[in-house]
Amino acid sequence: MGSSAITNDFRALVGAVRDGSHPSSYDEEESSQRRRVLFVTPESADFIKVGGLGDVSAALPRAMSTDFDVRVMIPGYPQVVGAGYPLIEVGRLPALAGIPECELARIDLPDGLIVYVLVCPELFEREGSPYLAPDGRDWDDNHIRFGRLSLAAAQLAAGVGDPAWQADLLHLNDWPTALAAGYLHWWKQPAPCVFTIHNLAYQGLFPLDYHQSLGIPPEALGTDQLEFYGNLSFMKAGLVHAEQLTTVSATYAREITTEEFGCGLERLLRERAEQGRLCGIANGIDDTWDPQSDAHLLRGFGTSDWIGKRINCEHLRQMFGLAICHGPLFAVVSRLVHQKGVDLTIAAAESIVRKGGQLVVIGRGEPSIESALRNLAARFPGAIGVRVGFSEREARCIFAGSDFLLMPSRFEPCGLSQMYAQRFGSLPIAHRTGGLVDTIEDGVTGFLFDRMTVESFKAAINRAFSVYRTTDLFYAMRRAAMGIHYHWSVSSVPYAHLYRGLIDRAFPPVVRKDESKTLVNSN
Ligand SMILES: Nc1ncnc2c1ncn2[C@@H]1O[C@H](COP(=O)(O)OP(=O)(O)O[C@H]2O[C@H](CO)[C@@H](O)[C@H](O)[C@H]2O)[C@@H](O)[C@H]1O
Repeated sequence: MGSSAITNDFRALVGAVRDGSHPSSYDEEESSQRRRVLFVTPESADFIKVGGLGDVSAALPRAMSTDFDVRVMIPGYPQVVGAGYPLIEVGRLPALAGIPECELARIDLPDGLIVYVLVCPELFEREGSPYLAPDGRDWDDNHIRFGRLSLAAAQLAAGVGDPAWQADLLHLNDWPTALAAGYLHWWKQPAPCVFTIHNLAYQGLFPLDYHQSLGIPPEALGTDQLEFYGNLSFMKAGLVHAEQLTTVSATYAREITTEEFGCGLERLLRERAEQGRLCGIANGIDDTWDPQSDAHLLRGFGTSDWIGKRINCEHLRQMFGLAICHGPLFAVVSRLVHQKGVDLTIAAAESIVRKGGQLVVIGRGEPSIESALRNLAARFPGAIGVRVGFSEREARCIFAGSDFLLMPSRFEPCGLSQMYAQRFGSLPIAHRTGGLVDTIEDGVTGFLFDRMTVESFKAAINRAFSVYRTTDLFYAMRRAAMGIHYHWSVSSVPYAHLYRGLIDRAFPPVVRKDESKTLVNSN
């Protein structure tokens, strides 16, 4: 397929096309309007959260909305269409190749955030998680499902779908949204993309010949574009074609340019970094993470209110059937996947118990890790409690009730759990990697260990035991951790800078005649 064929495809796709023009070649009236940003995500804590991306997708668009007209786009999973909010019909999004047509609706959330919903029951209204079938395996048609999401985002930036709103910039998140950057590039559309890598390890790899069903032109399949060792990589569409790449901490931004953390994409990422097109912006946490006012807790508490903290601790012990104990309470709140190093926690658990500590775990993920944890709880009844599942309330009670959070991640792009734990007075014990390095000050707001070995991890746990016994130091560390504010108002500043720069470059503001005269005269 040559480039004119691509353009023809696009014409067929969008009907009356603007030939790459965009209303954001702002005239003087429009330049006073806020720039329009579409935040595209496969999950959001407003409806359904699998991990940290869900939190970011609920918080970051809100943080940006003071300066930009930010809207969110998400697939119409049962938890979205059935959330109890009215679904307002917006328009239809045309099909492309094997990607079916779908309906575009919107939900106006009570606080004013507008969410575009892809209503496509055949793709999204199923039991299971956004990414996995109930048997824990990837959905067979994930390429079409997230091709549909990516295509919808690109269509909205190309003026298709909502006659009243066209995105000036797409903010794409992880591989399920990455193909949008490709579509805009192949259709020669001017709207720029920011592509945020929340986790480079998940890349969206599919057989190369799936490109036909996704409407990807064959010339886009070279190794310098979407091919990755004989597969079609969604992730690469974002890495190659987005105008700006970001990831969620400064340390991880550096790490992914190395062989150890680059997942085979380090060369490409190095190139993009050298072009100034890759940077790290740390995540924040939202205001609901406040131990004084969190309604999930048995009792709110603040810095130095150690009785309040202890009440939450006793409550947590009861919740998990643990014995009364004066030793420290360790905790894990995690997706149960290789990345999170739960195998190290399992290996260290016996020594925690032998030293007089206890452990509570909440997590869900790989069946082998789930069953290893169940076995652990069965071996140490009254000292180790495990919940296999996902519960926001229980997670918050764990952060509030525990003394230490275990986070021996093999890699960690940013990590939110350690920030939540710190805020709730639980000191993280974490591997010195990625965002954990940027958010934990060793011996001050938590503990870091250097090597990904049980010995190195146990040495950090032993340091935690001795700090626990030195009450003044322990409380001082707790206070220091609780005092840190990872606010979105801080992280939103560099994002705003990026958004503005990219939009202004793509759609230069038109200078009014009288303004330009004033400029000339004042010189
Ligand atoms: N069983 C359970 N029940 C209740 N809550 C649970 C839970 N298991 C996990 N959670 C919650 O899910 C979130 C996990 O977020 P993280 O950022 O720590 O890791 P995750 O790997 O999912 O995110 C990826 O994306 C984020 C966002 O950019 C990066 O911070 C991170 O490094 C990257 O790996 C936290 O809010 C945690 O409390």
